[in-house]
Amino acid sequence: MFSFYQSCGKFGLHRASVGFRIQLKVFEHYFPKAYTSCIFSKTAVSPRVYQTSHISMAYFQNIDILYFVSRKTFGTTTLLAKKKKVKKDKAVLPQAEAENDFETAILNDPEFDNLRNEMDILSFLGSQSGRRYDMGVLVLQPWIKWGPNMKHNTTAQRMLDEAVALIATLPGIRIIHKEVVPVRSIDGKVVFGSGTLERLLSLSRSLQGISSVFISIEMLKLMQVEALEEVFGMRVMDRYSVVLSIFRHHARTKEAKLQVALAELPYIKKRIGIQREKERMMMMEREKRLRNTLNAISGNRALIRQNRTNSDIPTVAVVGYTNAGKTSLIHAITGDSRAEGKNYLFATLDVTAHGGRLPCGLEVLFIDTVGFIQDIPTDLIASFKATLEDAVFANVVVHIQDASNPDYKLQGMIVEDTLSSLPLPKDTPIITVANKIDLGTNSSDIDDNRTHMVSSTTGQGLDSLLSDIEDKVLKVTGRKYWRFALSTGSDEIRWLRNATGLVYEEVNPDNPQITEVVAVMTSQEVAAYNRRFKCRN
Ligand SMILES: Nc1nc2c(ncn2[C@@H]2O[C@H](COP(=O)(O)OP(=O)(O)OP(=O)(O)O)[C@@H](O)[C@H]2O)c(=O)[nH]1
Ligand SMILES: [Mg+2]
Repeated sequence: MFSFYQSCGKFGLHRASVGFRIQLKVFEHYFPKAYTSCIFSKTAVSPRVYQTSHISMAYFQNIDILYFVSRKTFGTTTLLAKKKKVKKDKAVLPQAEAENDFETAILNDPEFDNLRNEMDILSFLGSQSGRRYDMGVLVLQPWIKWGPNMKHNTTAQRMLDEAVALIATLPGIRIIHKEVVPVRSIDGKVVFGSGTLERLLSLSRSLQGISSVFISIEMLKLMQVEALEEVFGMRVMDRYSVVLSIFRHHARTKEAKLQVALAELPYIKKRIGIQREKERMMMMEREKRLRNTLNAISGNRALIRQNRTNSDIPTVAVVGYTNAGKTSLIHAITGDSRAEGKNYLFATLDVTAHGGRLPCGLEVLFIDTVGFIQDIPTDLIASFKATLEDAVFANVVVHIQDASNPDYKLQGMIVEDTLSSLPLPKDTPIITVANKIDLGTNSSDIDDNRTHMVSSTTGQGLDSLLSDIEDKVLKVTGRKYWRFALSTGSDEIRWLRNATGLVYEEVNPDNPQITEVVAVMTSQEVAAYNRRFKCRN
């Protein structure tokens, strides 16, 4: 099974697509059942960074063959060369057919599917059956009125708004009624007081079309679910099941699907209780297989990361609360059409790398990551932590926040908490960004002395952000500016152009034999330059 990805760099789409289609015909001839997909994208970065980011992407998206076209390298040779490169990567990244089958078998296990469907009302939403569902939902946001468990950095209304945004992300959901319900604690057998429960029950009966209740707390206990389902006479969901379902729905790559499969196990385990021994054994076995497979993938990711490190391209990870604008910021900076912001929560579930340039001309990879959210169980977050490893290994982290969100401060704290639980090296610079300032800001909470105020939509503030990213990248990677006066058209200039970030290159107007060049170089690059050219002079 092959997937093809074709990119055309700065080169025209038309010529690229003609060449690509010819190649596809050849492949279709030899591999008639091969799956082929054709994705075009243009970029303004060099083939080196472009190809590195696409090789990472190919791995994350299970693409087997990358096809690059550029002015210099167009043609079959490129294809073969790239095939070899991918093959070489495959040699160190064992992804045998059998292993693929094994992963597919875990993901499509009918016995487990039945159990999931029985336990999780929303499980069908992630299915590939293409059936359309229509589910009328009553959304209830419990709000603890006082005591140590009361929330201080948000309001009941904002919590309700987030609960609505969460469930509305799922297809086929109609919100019939929503409200905040004050409670003393969320630990009671039926969560709400008896009078309140009676009122909610008659409300659910009087409003037409309600077929399930979403109680927006982290996770209901089994006895609470049973008691509430009995009272309402319909299925009851919590935040865990809703977020799980969103993840299931948005997972595209095999890794993301396996992570969701792992994340749903504790949820189902808690729901089946302790009596069903056979099912519990089946889940233990499944968990073991999932963990082994994910560990193997995680090893492969480390190798990909190693490849990126070897090619010495600095990385900048963009992290933040879900919907803050991570993907949009990367799109605004790199122009990469693969990074497209979407107005729903957890749009991005896969880590992807996108090539871009800093103002000094240095090429960097921007890493898009999975968003964070409050009040979801650690089990769910834990299964996605591996995905955040790329952030852990980045040279610089950009923490982006939604400046227009009234919960700006709380969302920032949740991201900081999650970041602090990752093994991020202490000296990794973290740049804070307040995005969406075109929508107005919640200025009292934003410390604009240490925060970049930007809009990924209008481009406002991006220049200053990029120059800060540049300062930090140069500092942590030990790069410095170097000024040269070299013979015009010389090998030295060509080498510097290819191997480093060239900031400036201009023929001296008084002496056209000489070109002034400014390059950004690491000490290793300076040493390589000296080895290559110093002895000649
Ligand atoms: N007005 C405005 N909207 C923005 C801006 N940046 C992003 N958005 C919108 O906010 C929504 C979310 O953007 P994304 O880039 O998908 O956010 P994300 O952080 O990647 O979200 P997840 O991947 O779901 O965690 C989209 O509808 C964007 O168009 C901005 O600067 N201004
Ligand atoms: Mg995103």
